[in-house]
Order: sequence, then structure tokens, then C-alpha cells
Amino acid sequence: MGSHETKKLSEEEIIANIVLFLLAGYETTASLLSFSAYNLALNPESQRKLRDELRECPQLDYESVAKLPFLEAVVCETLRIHNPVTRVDREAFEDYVLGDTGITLTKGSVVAIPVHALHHDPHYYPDPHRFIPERFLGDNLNKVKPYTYLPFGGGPRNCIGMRFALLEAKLALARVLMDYEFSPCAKTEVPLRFVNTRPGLLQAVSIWVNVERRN
Ligand code: HEM
Repeated sequence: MGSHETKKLSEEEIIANIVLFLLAGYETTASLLSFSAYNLALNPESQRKLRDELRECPQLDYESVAKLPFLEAVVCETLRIHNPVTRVDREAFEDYVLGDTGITLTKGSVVAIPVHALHHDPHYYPDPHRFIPERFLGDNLNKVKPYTYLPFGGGPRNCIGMRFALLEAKLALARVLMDYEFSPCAKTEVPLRFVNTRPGLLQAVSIWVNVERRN
């Protein structure tokens, strides 16, 4: 398309985008917040550390939440263990030879990238089922190998809402944690069970935690 040409979205495309924004934009962030509450309830030391960091912060707003390293680490580690989107797909537009592997992807073949499996591979993440936010703190960040951490996918078609989702989730979590404490209750499932009727999305059968107001 030349730089002066314009393309209008058809009504169908507009509706498709609205549906995508509601599904992709709402449910994924809601899952992230539920899984964060669950992980913090089961890991009181991380919850205490995070609350200490938040207390040091004079004001919780757009500028400041982006600069809190432990909040970032808690969100990243939640997105590693409980990544709301478990798999991303790509389709070959043309025949493509994969380096010197001898494998040719023929035009039209679909490649599924198993994000959840990568995030739980002990080779990349030792003790992969343990919630350890410190994996995403300071120098440890350099140990995260490119393309082994893909909660928002990768490349030019990665998640368009990533920055917004991270900001929204961090602000919500920070505000709630200042006034409330998460802890396990009798109904808290360890480990969680997941429904298998929604391929590509991680949905727990149920997430229960105790939420108590702090003085
Ligand atoms: C924690 C929250 C979120 C997670 C974990 C998430 C995850 C993802 C993933 C894994 C993809 C596929 C990327 C790929 O194939 O490489 C994606 C695509 C997309 N996401 Fe998100 N997302 C989140 C929030 C949002 C929000 C808030 C919006 C909109 C406001 C959004 C809109 C989209 C759209 C439109 C796409 C398709 C992009 C394209 O095909 O070019 N997402 N998301």
C-alpha cells in the first residue's frame, strides 16, 4: 500500500477487533491478578517483601509502579509459572529451511510454540514449580535465556497490550496489597487443577485464598 492510500476496517473487522480486545484484554489480566494473589498467599515471605517495597514508595502511580523491582519480579514470576496464554502459533507463509537441521517447513504449516512447557523446563528454570520472584531480580535477569520466557509471545506479532496489562496489573496488585493480606484457606488447592476445555488458555478449576483487611 502506498503511503497516501488508506484502508478502512470493514464492519466485520471492527467487530472481530472488539471481541479480541475484550477477550485478550480482560481475561488474561484477570487471570494474572488471580494467580498473583494465589502465589503470594502461598509465599508469605515474598508477600512481606513486596509490601515492604510498596510501603517505601511515596505514591503508587503510573510513574512509580514501573520502577519497583520486586513488584516487577513478582509479576514476572507469576507470568512464568501461571502464564495465562500457554501456547502461541505461527504459520509459514512460504517454504522455509530451518538452519542446518535438514527440516523444511512447508508453506502453510503451523508451528506451535509450547510456552508453558518452556516456562517449566528445569534446564532453563531450576526447581520450575517453585515461586521464586528473585529469578527476575538484578543480575539473575541475565540468566533468563532469550525466547525461553514468552508470556506475551515474541516478535513483531507479540501482545499489543503488554505494557498496558503490566501497568494495570501492577497498579491493582499494589493498591490491594497495601490494605489487604492474602493467605491460604481450607479451600486453597495445592497444586492447582486446570480445566482442559480451553486450549491455549490457562484456567484454574478454582482459585481460593483468604483476603483479610490489614489495620
Ligand atoms: C497479562 C495479560 C496478557 C497476556 C498474558 C497476554 C498474552 C498474549 C499473547 C501470548 C499473545 C500472542 C502473541 C504472539 O503470538 O506472539 C497476545 C496477543 C494479543 N494480545 Fe495480549 N495478553 C495480555 C493482555 C492484553 C491486553 C490488555 C490487550 C488489549 C488491550 C491484549 C491484546 C492482544 C492482541 C490484540 C493480540 C494479538 C496481537 C497480534 O496478533 O498482532 N492483550 N497476548
